[in-house]
Amino acid sequence: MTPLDCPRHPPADPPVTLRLNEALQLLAHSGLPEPTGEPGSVQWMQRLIDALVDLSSRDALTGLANRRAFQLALEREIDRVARSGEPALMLVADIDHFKLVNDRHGHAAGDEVIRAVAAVLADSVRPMDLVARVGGEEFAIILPNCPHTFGLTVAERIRQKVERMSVSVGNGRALSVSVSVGGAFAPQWVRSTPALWLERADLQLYAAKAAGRNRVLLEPTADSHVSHDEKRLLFDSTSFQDFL
Ligand SMILES: Nc1nc2c(ncn2[C@@H]2O[C@H](COP(=O)(O)OP(=O)(O)OP(=O)(O)O)[C@@H](O)[C@H]2O)c(=O)[nH]1
Repeated sequence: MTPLDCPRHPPADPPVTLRLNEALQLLAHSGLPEPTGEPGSVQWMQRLIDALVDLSSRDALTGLANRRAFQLALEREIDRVARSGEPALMLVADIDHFKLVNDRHGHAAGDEVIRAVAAVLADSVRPMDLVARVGGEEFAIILPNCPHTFGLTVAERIRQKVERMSVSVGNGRALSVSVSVGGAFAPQWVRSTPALWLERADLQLYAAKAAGRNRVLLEPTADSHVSHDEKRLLFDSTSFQDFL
C-alpha cells in the first residue's frame, strides 16, 4: 500500500471556487433582494442560504408553502400530536370544476383564480397554521392545537369566503368559484403517518365532491376513529416505549 492509498491520508480535494452568481440570479428573478452585508462573509453566506431555503419552500405562483414544505411540517406535526395529545386538524381544499375556468377563460385567468383562493385561505387561519399549495388547484392546511369544535367553523369560513369572492381576470371580467373542503383530526396519542392522515382528509374531500361540491366534510371525531394501520403503528412501534 503506497502512502497515497492509505485511508488516513485521502487525496486532497481540488480547490473549489464558489459559484454564487446562479444563486443571486435566482433570487433576483424571484423578486427577492440580495443578502445584506459584506459579500462572501459568513453572515452574508448564511443570509443567502436562508433566502434559498425560503425560496425552495414556497410555491412560485401563490407564495404559499409548497408540497415539500408541507410534507416536512406534516411530519413534525404528527410527531408533536403523538407526544402532546393536542388536537390538530388537516384541511384539504380543492377548487370546484377548475378545468372549466381554464377552458372558458384561459390559463392566465385560472392562475388569477388560484392566487385569489390562496389569499383567502391564508387570510382565514391563524399565523401558527400552515397553508400550502399541494397540487394544481389543491391546497392543504395544517392547524396545530385546533379544538374539535373550531374545525368546522374555520373550514366553513373558508368555503363561504371563497363563495363570496369575485376574481377580476382582465378585460372587465370577474369570476366566482367555489371550493370543496375535507378534513380530519390527527389521532391523538397515536403514532400515525403523514400518508394516513392526508388520506383521511382526502377521503372527506372526495365525499364532499361526490355530494355536490361547494361543501365541507370533516371526519366525525366522536368515535375517535383509529384505522387498522394506525393501531399497528401504535403497538408495533419500538418508539411506543418512549411514551410509557
Ligand atoms: N391555470 C392553471 N391551471 C392549472 C394549474 N395546475 C393545474 N391546472 C389545471 O387544473 C385543472 C384540474 O382539473 P380537474 O382535476 O379535472 O378538476 P376540476 O375541473 O377542478 O373538477 P373537480 O375537482 O372534480 O371539481 C386541470 O385542467 C389542470 O390543467 C395551474 O397552475 N394553473
